[in-house]
Amino acid sequence: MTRQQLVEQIRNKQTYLIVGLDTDITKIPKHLLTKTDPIFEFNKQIIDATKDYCVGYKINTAFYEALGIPGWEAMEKTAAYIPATHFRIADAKRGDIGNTSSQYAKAFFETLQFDAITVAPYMGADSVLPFLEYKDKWTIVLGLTSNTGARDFELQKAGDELLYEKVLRTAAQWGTADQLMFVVGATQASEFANIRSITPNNFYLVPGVGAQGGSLKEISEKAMNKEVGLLVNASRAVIYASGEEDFAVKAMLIAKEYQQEMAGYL
Ligand SMILES: O=c1ccn([C@@H]2O[C@H](COP(=O)(O)O)[C@@H](O)[C@H]2O)c(=O)[nH]1
Repeated sequence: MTRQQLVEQIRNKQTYLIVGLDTDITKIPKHLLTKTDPIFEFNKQIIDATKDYCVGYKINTAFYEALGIPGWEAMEKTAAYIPATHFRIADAKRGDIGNTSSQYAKAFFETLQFDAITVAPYMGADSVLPFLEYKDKWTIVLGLTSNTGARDFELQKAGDELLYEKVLRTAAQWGTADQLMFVVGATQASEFANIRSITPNNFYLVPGVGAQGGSLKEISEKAMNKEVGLLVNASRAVIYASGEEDFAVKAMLIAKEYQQEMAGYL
């Protein structure tokens, strides 16, 4: 999906919500456990219920990899089930020496046909560039993450700037704003304006609203740019809105609430 198509989707649907499919077999409603593939059945019903209120889905691969082959199959089926109109993100946080990164890129962009993948910048340019060779795909580099551990490295001084500032400034040179996004945690409100000043044109994937307590209002007011520039993810708050048979309806209602709030910021 191109930047123009993504912006059009956001404007038409008045939402920049990404629903996170962090599907945990121990948390899905019990009645689904009799199905052949409970994880896929859950995801399918969540996608059907929420697709009008979001512009994409983020599959956190950890939840699927943890289950071995059945988990990987559920991930493949889920990725294929997401409508082509929606942005498909693999939250896999990959990155390794160049030839290994090339295999990760092939796995997620070609075999699984995701539109985007999250990538850790720690190993530097040669670990990220193989993803950026796919000009029609998106590489989402971890910028300033939502967790408290962001203080351990990302918010430490690196010369005359903070490490995350150096990551943004440097990684932004590796690709264009048509193929490179950054992860910016919704819990890092004090840094939003600074982050936008360093990377004025890039889209951000923003996790941390909902269960982690980040503010949709703050990120929207401080970091939105002319082309919106924001994809805000909510996982647990949407998909586990109910643990009962009404889980899909409850997920739809929460997604709709986010959409309506987002429409007010657009
Ligand atoms: O900085 C980061 C980077 C990634 N994540 C991921 O986003 C979702 C958030 O889930 P919620 O249930 O909405 O809190 C999850 O997949 C994380 O691994 C993040 O939270 N922060």
